[in-house]
Amino acid sequence: MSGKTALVRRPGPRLAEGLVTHIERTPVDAALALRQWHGYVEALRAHGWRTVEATPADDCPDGVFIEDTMVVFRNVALIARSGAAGRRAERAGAKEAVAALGCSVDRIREPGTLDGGDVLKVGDTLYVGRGGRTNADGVRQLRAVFGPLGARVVAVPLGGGAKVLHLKSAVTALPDGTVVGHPSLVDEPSLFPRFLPVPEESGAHVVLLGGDRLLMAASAPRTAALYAGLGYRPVVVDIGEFEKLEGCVTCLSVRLREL
Ligand SMILES: NC(=O)NCCC[C@H](N)C(=O)O
Repeated sequence: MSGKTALVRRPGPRLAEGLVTHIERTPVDAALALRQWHGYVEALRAHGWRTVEATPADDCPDGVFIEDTMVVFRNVALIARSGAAGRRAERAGAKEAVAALGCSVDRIREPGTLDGGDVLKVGDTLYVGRGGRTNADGVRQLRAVFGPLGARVVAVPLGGGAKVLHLKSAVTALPDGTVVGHPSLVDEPSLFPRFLPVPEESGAHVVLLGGDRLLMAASAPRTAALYAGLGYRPVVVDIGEFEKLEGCVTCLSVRLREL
């Protein structure tokens, strides 16, 4: 298999019970969320991505946030072990799906914890957030699995987990490797070789669709304008129902580029 494949999982009937940690709970409209999910999947497809659906995990409210179940580097999928114990049941179907795509599978073992949303890949560098969901042992295991495959693992303290759920809630990266983030959520921008502050928190979340296309949330229009002014082409999707559960564009898929 080659090309761009994205693993996704449709939201289940218990979505509205998903975890919230740093924001206040507000009601989630499940029907609207499903429509928004289809819009997200369609945006991936329209830009050359094949989408593969993992088996629904209807008992898991946060199952749609499939990015958190694994980290893929080269052809190895490291199955995560969430710092939120209630999310661990999401792993089974995701693991089967990524194995069926031809990945070798390894896993984070106790006492390690790690969420896929804490790992930002920029070339061969894996930035890993050390915070509420990922502990030191999880970081060590990530390093031990991917170091020998050529990854450089850089740990990023997340302020004791006090402000952001995941590293990628705070920062992602543009196609040229520039790390983008809202200054209020990034304690140590100097950890990154190039850092660009953006005006909205959700503007920090981009999925690289290929070429100059950036998938991002409709909730960050000023940041979309900033990126457009830098020569990128934002592709905007409304994921408002998922944002109510601290989700963002990255966490709704696992992107596999190198199989
Ligand atoms: N990678 C991500 O940003 N995942 C979002 C997970 C949201 C979910 N409600 C959680 O708290 O785990």
